[in-house]
Amino acid sequence: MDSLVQAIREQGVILPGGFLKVDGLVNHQLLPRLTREMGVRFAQLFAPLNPTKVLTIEVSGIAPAIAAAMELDVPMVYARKKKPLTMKEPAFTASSVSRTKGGNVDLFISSEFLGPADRVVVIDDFLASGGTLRALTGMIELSGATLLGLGCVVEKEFEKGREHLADLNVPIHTLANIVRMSEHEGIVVEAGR
Ligand SMILES: O=P(O)(O)OC[C@H]1O[C@H](OP(=O)(O)OP(=O)(O)O)[C@H](O)[C@@H]1O
Ligand SMILES: O=c1[nH]c(=O)c2nc[nH]c2[nH]1
Repeated sequence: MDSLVQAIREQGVILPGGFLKVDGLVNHQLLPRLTREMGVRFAQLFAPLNPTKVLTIEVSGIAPAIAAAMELDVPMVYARKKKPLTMKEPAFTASSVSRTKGGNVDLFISSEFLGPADRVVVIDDFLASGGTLRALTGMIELSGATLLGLGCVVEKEFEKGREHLADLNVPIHTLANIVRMSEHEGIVVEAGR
């Protein structure tokens, strides 16, 4: 997605520990036109699989996921990181690591909104190690729903998440790919794959 690649070149900041800050477009401030374009692109990629639901995780996955769900005209569900008292039992749970805040987080999805009839596309903001997507796909498996594919806004190729998730045998689409980044070279970013 050329507009996203351009925005990352203009606004991306390299942080210690291999982190890319794109708070001005993905993780804090959201740009409506760019976000809508993400949704359109994901919908083009995943509509042929006939999904019935988009799944994501709070918080930064919600914007691209709802943009995609609006284009696909299906509901969007997000895994919650704290179980609210309104959530009906049984809930599907998994554990994952928060990359930007540190520490383990428990994830919860109500069985009210994910079940065997669902054909699910998972959308998130970052594909890094793939740990978060692994936790989400584990919950899809618990629910009996069918996993159709995975989509992320930004892939950090050098963290090898795509390779770690290859055993799932589903298409993985990303909109921008960070090939590498360093103080010396800056952010080497290309269109997603
Ligand atoms: O592929 P991985 O190594 O799992 O990294 C990707 C995950 O890390 C971030 O989550 P985080 O909880 O840090 O941030 P958020 O609260 O902004 O969604 C990001 O939103 C992805 O969900
Ligand atoms: O804002 C972020 N920048 C990153 O580099 C990253 N990796 C995983 N999750 C991330 N979130």
